[in-house]
Amino acid sequence: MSNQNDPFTDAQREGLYRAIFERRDVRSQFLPDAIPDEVLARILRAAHHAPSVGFMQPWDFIVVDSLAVRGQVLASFNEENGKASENYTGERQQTYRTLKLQGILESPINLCITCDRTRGGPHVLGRNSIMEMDLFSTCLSVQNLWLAARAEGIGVGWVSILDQGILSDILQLPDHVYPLAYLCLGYVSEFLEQPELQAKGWRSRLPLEELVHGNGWGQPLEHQRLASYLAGK
Ligand SMILES: Cc1cc2c(cc1C)N(C[C@H](O)[C@H](O)[C@H](O)COP(=O)(O)O)c1[nH]c(=O)[nH]c(=O)c1N2
Repeated sequence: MSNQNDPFTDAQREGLYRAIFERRDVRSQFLPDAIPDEVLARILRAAHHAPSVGFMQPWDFIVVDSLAVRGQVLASFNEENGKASENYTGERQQTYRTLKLQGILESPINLCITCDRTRGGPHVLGRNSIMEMDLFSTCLSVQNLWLAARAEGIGVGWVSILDQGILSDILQLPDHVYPLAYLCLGYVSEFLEQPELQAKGWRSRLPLEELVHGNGWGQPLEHQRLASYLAGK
């Protein structure tokens, strides 16, 4: 009999790490197959079980399946993506323009996770000094959803190349509700082994050992064994 305080079994732990390491941002590999409601409910429940400041639970989930609504969101993406491509020149710009950065219509469902900045009233425990804590909490709900979806074989793609005001208007959000994450969800033909941006030569994963510091920014890590584990030795 397993006790709820026991560590996970090897298989359970492997499952969790598998979801973490094999989660991908998906844009190009969506299949049109519908996500069954019970599966969608499971991953939304996972999102709802994220930690949140003062148990604020500032999130709402807007399930967008209307092609007309998605078409409006895509129009905002196209507008913003055109502007974004002007940030680069030459070969880098050419590469940028070949990147597929959204799957708004190819995925069977889009989901906007919002953050209600007023939920819980003016004094939320833990949010008295740093007011962005509600936004950070909502990001954790996105990550819970992303990992649960991966375990269900469902890909998620985050589309942030959007005008927030236009997105809020399209989704009829009240002023106090912030459109934190616009996501595309669907079964996939494959989960890529590495981030698509890495596979396309845009940017690579940084070495972890260069990102772990000791007692202050840029200070060497005194834990030698930890340093060598981080370096994969
Ligand atoms: C807040 C935020 C916003 C975005 C993203 C992610 C996050 C966290 N990503 C996905 C991003 O490119 C991707 O996570 C990294 O390239 C790493 O790849 P994997 O997620 O590990 O596959 C993303 N991808 C994309 O194609 N269009 C986009 O607008 C965005 N926006």
